[in-house]
Amino acid sequence: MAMASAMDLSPPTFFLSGTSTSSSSPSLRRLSSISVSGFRRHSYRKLQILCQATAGTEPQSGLSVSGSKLAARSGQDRLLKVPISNIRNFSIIAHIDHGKSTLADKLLQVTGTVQNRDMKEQFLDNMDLERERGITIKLQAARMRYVYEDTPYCLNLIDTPGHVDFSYEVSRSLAACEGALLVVDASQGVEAQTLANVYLALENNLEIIPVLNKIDLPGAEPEKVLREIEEVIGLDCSKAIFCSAKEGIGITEILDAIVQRIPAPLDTAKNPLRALIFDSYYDPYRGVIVYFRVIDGKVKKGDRIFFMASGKDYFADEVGVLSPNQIQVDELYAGEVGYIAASVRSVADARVGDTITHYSRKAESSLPGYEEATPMVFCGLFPVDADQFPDLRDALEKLQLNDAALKFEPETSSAMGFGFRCGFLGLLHMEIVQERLEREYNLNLITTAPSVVYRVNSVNGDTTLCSNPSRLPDPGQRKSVEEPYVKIELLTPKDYIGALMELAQERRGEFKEMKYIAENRASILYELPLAEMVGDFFDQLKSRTKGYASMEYSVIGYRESDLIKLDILINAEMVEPLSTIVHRDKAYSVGRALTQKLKELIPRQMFKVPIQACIGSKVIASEALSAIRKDVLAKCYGGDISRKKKLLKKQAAGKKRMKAIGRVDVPQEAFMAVLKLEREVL
Ligand SMILES: Nc1nc2c(ncn2[C@@H]2O[C@H](COP(=O)(O)OP(=O)(O)OP(=O)(O)O)[C@@H](O)[C@H]2O)c(=O)[nH]1
Repeated sequence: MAMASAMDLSPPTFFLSGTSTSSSSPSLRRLSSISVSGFRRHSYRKLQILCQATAGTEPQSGLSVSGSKLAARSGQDRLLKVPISNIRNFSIIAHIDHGKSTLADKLLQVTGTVQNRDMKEQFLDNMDLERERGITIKLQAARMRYVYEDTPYCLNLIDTPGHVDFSYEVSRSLAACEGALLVVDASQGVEAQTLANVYLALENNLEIIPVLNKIDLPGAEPEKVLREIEEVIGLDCSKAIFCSAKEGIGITEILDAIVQRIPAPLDTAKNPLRALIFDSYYDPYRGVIVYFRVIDGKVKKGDRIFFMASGKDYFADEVGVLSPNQIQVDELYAGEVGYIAASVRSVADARVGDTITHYSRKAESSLPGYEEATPMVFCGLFPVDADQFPDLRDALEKLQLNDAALKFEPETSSAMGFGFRCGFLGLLHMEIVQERLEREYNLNLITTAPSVVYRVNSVNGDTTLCSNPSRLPDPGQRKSVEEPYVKIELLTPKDYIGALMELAQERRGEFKEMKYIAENRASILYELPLAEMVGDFFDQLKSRTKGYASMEYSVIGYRESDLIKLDILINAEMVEPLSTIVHRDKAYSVGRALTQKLKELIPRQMFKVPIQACIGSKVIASEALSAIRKDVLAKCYGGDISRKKKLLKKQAAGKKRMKAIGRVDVPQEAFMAVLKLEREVL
């Protein structure tokens, strides 16, 4: 298992990457590899940020710009160099839907980085795109010019991925900044993701500017939320900014605060080059485009650069800034943010978190924090139409060019035919890939239930990783099985504490801690198996709390559990894609649910078909499809009883033979329905 051996037990890293439209596209929009399906729709960054910077745009009307002047906006102006003391690198951190994208839009508008009119047009465009193709478009970084007290400043907004599942990418984006705007919805208060992101920002020693958004809403209670932030996070909120990103209130105060409060980068341009990659994507024309922040030294076009983690070297064909579309420059210095195109063939060679240095004058050490991508969730992907197998392979190869974390290897199954076993960083990543394969590559796929990576300790002392339930070694060969555990933090109004605890207990959760973080809200900590979360945990969380609870999780390591393989036999034949690894305590209920569901879904045959759930050779649940009885007596009007008996006997003998050689065709829909059920009951 080449794929499995590549995994280790380090915490998962979550990767979100993008594809690009053609580099020659005037608007140069980045299509991120994000699907917008199911419950996670809201978690994606909706775009509104537009990458069309136009020269000579007019100042915005209707936006208050008190005390500051708008920056001039010609292309040249945007490139104008400012001393390092006038550079500010910052991110926006927020819980989903608290208004991060809306605020970013407004900052771009007010600084004149994006023209008002373009914004609208693009916005509509993008909404269409979203609707049609299920993708969102995101901006990775934008350089804004802002004039504060008659001095021009260069403000670099570095985007963080919208979903905190991609916490590694969030942490690398934050590592490229000196400060962050902490946006909290004044009508909602602190949520799980707010906390997770703030902790990441504090780990990176960022200056945090609290911003209370949506003060225009009637239900907004900024003062109360302010106290909540102080109590829960322990952040000084005396200089918090009240804002409405939607109405354009408080935007210039935010820009002023960025200049006043976020420190300028250190001037280390004389040191050997060290640049931190915080994003990369594959462009079919120019190879991988790497987004980075120069931490030390400088880099210019034509330099021979070296990626310290992947050990690959390339020549920088193009160096530039993001304004927010790509504009070539000659050189980038310490403190600046930009991109490099160096004909890199796959994002695996220029991964997020890697350090770029010069080939001839290498830095002594790379920047801290690099992590390899470790797939945590696996599933089988099979084309419904067997002819689509080569197309599926091509599509996966193409996606992999842009997504170093996606792993796949061929898999064959008697029931499903040829397909691939694919590894993903998390559930969101899995959904994104599935959705893209179906939408962008027109593939019709069957997905087997997601499985986590188990660690199997054999009796002979070996330890192997197993991501495919049907390949779990026999009980006789294994000493123990370990599964990944996560630490999960749930934030909820106190009315739903009971419901959430019940949910966590059902999912084999171990209660760790509960504390009240505000008068009506509690934080509950649990540790539970990742396998219990890959089902419908998030949906359950939302439905049991009417959408009020939020959650956050991180993988904490492997623990031994009493796990067994549950097989499904239809007409005494094992159906591999339906095999699962379950906890012994749950095996009976899962087995019963699966067999009952299969009974409903499989069409009756001419013979009786037993459907069994087994642990090894022991049947733990069983159902039977009764045979369709053809009325062989139909033609005997009245008549002799012995003639009828003879006909029935003949029929019985025929059925027996049929059963012995008969193969049950399980319809695709049955598979899909069962796999869905499997996710729910597991
Ligand atoms: N009333 C009001 N609504 C706002 C304000 N800011 C954002 N919104 C709305 O809140 C919703 C979420 O805003 P987004 O900017 O998409 O939030 P986000 O944090 O980027 O969310 P994700 O992209 O899902 O991570 C949108 O419907 C916005 O129109 C505001 O100041 N006032």
